[in-house]
Amino acid sequence: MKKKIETVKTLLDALPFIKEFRDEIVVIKYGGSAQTSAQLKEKFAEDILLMYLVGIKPVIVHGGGSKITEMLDALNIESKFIEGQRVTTKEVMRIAEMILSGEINKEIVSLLNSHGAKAIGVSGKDAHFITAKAKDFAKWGLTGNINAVKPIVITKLIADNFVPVIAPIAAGEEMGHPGFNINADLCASYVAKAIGANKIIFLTDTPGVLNKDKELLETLTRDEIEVLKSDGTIHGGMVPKVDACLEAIEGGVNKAHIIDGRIEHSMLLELFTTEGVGTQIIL
Ligand SMILES: Nc1ncnc2c1ncn2[C@@H]1O[C@H](COP(=O)(O)OP(=O)(O)O)[C@@H](O)[C@H]1O
Ligand SMILES: CC(=O)N[C@@H](CCC(=O)OP(=O)(O)O)C(=O)O
Repeated sequence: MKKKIETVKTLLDALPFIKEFRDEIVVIKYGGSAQTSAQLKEKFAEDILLMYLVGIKPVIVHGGGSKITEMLDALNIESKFIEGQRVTTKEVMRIAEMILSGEINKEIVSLLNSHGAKAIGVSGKDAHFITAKAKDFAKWGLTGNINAVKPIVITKLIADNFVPVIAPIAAGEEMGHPGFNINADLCASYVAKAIGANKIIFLTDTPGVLNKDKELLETLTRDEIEVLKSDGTIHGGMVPKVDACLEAIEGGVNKAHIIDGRIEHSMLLELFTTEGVGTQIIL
């Protein structure tokens, strides 16, 4: 009996958060670094399902940089990054699209569907809902900066109770263009802004943003981020992630969090407890 009361209490504790987020869109950036073990993937699916069943509208934008690099290594193609973003030759673009839109997108969709959500996988090429331009072709090749996101494709899926799963590939504007490889963090924030998300959560492989002594920074402002970037404390893949958080909150998303996707159910801890986890970015 005591255990049963505890269970009910846990549910009641979550009630104010369920009320707060019911019918709200929450964008989850599911980083390649958080898609490691089969067990973690299962927990991720359970978290999404729970959100979905209590009336939250989850939208997933996934990464998969580590899998692209693995495949390029196997093909003896060098992986090159500048400021945390991959240099995308035509050849790399083909592999990136195969891994992101083909392998990873479909794996996440199948996983969610087998748990009982109605997931649909798309990339920005579907209905050309995300278009991009070259970031700097001479430097990065087919790595794109997002030009526009047409929200209707995603909002229609949400309205029909689907869980959209988005691969970070954008369409080019000219006829026959091979498309653009988009950093998944930036893709998530542009999508979040366009569809009026309430919250964006980045699941990655660190407890959040860490300082020089590897301690967790629970909140960070734009000015603090600038300092940490300029002294190199924030580097590599964390650069586009903090930029994406700022982009999202400046674009009207209420909250942006970077949390540890290696901890089971970290998303639920963030959503349904007062303490929260990881780093929250504020203006
Ligand atoms: N200040 C920092 N705090 C935490 N992680 C950082 C920091 N600076 C750089 N990083 C790196 O950023 C990585 C997360 O980015 P990335 O590898 O692109 O992950 P994801 O696949 O989730 O997008 C961390 O594993 C860490 O190596
Ligand atoms: C332009 C650029 O860097 N694109 C990324 C897209 C995937 C990604 O961002 O994956 P993570 O979120 O797992 O890092 C890449 O090619 O690796």
